[in-house]
Formats: sequence, structure tokens, C-alpha cells
Amino acid sequence: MQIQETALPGVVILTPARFGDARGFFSESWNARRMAEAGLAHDFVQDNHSLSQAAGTLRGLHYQAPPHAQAKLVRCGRGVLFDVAVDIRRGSPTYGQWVGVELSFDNGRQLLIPEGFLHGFVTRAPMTEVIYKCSDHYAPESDGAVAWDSCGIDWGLNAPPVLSDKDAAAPALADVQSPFVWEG
Ligand SMILES: Cc1cn([C@H]2C[C@H](O)[C@@H](COP(=O)(O)OP(=O)(O)O[C@H]3O[C@@H](C)C(=O)[C@@H](O)[C@H]3O)O2)c(=O)[nH]c1=O
Repeated sequence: MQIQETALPGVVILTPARFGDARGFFSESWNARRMAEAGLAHDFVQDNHSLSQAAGTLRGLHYQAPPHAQAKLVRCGRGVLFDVAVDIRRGSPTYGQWVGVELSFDNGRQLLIPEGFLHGFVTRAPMTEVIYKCSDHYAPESDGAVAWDSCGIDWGLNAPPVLSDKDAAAPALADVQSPFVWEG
């Protein structure tokens, strides 16, 4: 497994090994022991799987507030997406900064996003499947959304994205009191 830091400390790109043969490949998409050895242990309790039919479908930017905050380990099952994390920990030296990484079936990359970050993605191919592990269960009362176009993210879009009604109505980051505090 390759581990690559990003410009935001704690947000990490992981690339598990793929063992190819005449049938295709085999890969360990998550291994608790290897993650712990790398100092990246999380108690994941829920796996999510979404399909977006059209390229240019944008989901986000989302968070769950404490005590139901979620770290996420995101990967692509099929297609291509641009996956984004935004630091919203109040007091963080990187508050409001974002990183984006292209995840695809072909490149096999994963993005590890700790608690305290917004998460969102835009699909760059039709019928893109996104699969991610979460460190807490879904808690709709703690669900939060921030407008996708309020954080200065270059999504690489050349047309308006396909959005859910919830995401289209989300407030700008500047109007949100983040429930996360940077702990150093
Ligand atoms: C997130 C979630 C949704 N749902 C339900 C609620 C709703 O009826 C339906 C669709 O929910 P949403 O519109 O919130 O789905 P979506 O916009 O795909 O939300 C997801 O976006 C990405 C970026 C994330 O990071 C996720 O944590 C999650 O917020 O699924 C669950 O049952 N469990 C869950 O964990």
C-alpha cells in the first residue's frame, strides 16, 4: 500500500497493491492491521455505496457534527470522480483549505478524510460508483451541508453540476458555524 500525504495534514491518499494475473487483479481494499501500523487506524462501522448516473453529478459538501462525526475512506468502484476534503476545524491553520484527488477504478486510489472535514465529490464519468467506509453511523439529526461553490474549489466543471435539492439549498461556508474545533 502506497501512502501519500496531501497539502492538508491528516488527509492521505492510499493506493493498495493490486496483484494482477490472467483473470484480472486482486487487491485488499482495506486492512485494519496495515492501517494501524501506518498510524491511520479508524473504527469504521458503516460502508456506503452510491451510484451517480450522469457525469457532472456533485454530492456535497457534507459533514456529520459531533458526537457523530465521521472519518471516511473513499474509493471508486467504477468510473471516475474528483474527491474533495475541506478543513472546517475552527482554529486550524488550514481552516477553509481544500484538497482534491481524482479517484478512479483504474488508478485504485483511496482518500482518507479525518473528522473535521467537509467531504464531497463530482463524478467525471457516467455510472460512477463510490464506496466509502465511515467511522460512525448515519445520524440524520447531525447531518450538515455546505454549498459546493462556497469554498473556492476548482471542481473542473464545464457545466452546472447535477445536485440534490438538499445540496442546492445548502448555506455558504461563511454562513456556517462549524461544529468542529481544531485540537492541534
Ligand atoms: C448518508 C446516508 C444517507 N441515507 C439516506 C438518506 C436519504 O434518504 C438517502 C440519500 O441521502 P443523501 O442525499 O444525503 O446522499 P448523498 O448526497 O450521497 O450523501 C453522501 O454524500 C457524500 C459526499 C458523503 O460524504 C456522505 O457522508 C453522504 O453525506 O440516503 C442513509 O440511509 N444512510 C446514510 O448514511
